[in-house]
Amino acid sequence: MALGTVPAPLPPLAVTMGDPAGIGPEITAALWRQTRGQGPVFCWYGDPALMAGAIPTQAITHPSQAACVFANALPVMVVRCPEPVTPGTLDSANSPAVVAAITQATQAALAGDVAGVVTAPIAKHVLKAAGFSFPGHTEFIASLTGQGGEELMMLACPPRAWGHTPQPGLRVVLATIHTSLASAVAALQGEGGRARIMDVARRTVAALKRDFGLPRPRLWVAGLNPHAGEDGMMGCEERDVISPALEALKAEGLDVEGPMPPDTMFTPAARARYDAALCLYHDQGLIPLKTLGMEEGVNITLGLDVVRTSPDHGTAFDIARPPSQWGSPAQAGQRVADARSLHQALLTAQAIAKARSTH
Ligand SMILES: NC(=O)C1=CN([C@@H]2O[C@H](COP(=O)(O)OP(=O)(O)OC[C@H]3O[C@@H](n4cnc5c(N)ncnc54)[C@H](O)[C@@H]3O)[C@@H](O)[C@H]2O)C=CC1
Ligand SMILES: NCC(=O)COP(=O)(O)O
Repeated sequence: MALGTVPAPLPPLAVTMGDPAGIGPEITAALWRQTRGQGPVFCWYGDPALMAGAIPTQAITHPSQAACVFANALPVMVVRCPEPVTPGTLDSANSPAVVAAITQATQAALAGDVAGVVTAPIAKHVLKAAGFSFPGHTEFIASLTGQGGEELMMLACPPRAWGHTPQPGLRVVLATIHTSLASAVAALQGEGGRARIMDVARRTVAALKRDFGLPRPRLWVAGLNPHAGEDGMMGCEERDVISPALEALKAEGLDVEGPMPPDTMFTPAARARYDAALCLYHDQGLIPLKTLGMEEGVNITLGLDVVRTSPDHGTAFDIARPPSQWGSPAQAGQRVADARSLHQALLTAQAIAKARSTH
């Protein structure tokens, strides 16, 4: 950006409906109540009938209309569900609308009409039953953008106090995503495994610079086996695949360390020493992340031209309830939907969009 130029204001963000029978509509209504005064402004791609009686909505025909509406009503880019929705009851008949909401929001992001896409949770098996062939948003949105294969899944939770002691947050990035443990291990063998780790590390470092303003990101790479293989005694991937990949990355000038024993690399003392943990399979990264901070965890798709975030949790069908009950205090022993993770996802999308707009 030239000196003295004022950055153009960002367009609104888009929030998608997610599974209409999950907690997505309830936490979106809570998000709007929380942000209507101070923003960030967003428009919702979904069915206004899902909000009936809970919050005011106003249909819009273009995201640019959202800002004028936002203080008084939730601006809605209308995507209707073909069948009535019962909270907590799974129904693949509404899957085409779920997919349409994601598609339209992503197209709006590609056109520059929204600054980023924040997705409410979908139930992958419900969409699959309706013929959806992607494992999740991450791969689907990558495909919509024409960047299939370039996507990276990162999850982040902020620093927090543990008792009176402040503790570092955590960012995890995954070398394999929605695949069985057996196929994740298979993908980490030999030359292919080495290339995968190097590619994910390079792209993570580039994304941490571009989206988070970290000038020299520090990456710790997890081992695959107990004790990071203990010199081949408990597995050979560390010696044969991960270490050679890390040596090559160091030679390129990247600040990478590992392979780290996975059972100790998430302690507070360890977390203070890196900016992101490169984990080799889904649960190696997501178990520590959700244990540490599921309430405020954010899922971020790195590596794409569009900004995309989501809460770190799923559809929570077990606690989904009708709009007439939203906002009522929890009864003894009742668990109710918590919108903090969605709020963090909105703020994170805004921060990334701002960072990208200043490049
Ligand atoms: N980004 C996405 O679209 C994601 C979708 N999912 C999908 O969600 C579905 C359900 O997955 P589960 O493994 O049951 O995970 P889940 O996150 O939906 O639920 C796990 C537990 O956490 C609770 N919970 C989740 N979010 C909560 C919130 N905001 N406030 C209060 N309690 C909350 C639920 O009530 C449940 O007891 C699956 O079909 C999965 O594919 C899961 C993760 C992310
Ligand atoms: N476990 C994370 C998850 O399932 C999120 O997937 P995605 O829909 O964001 O690709």
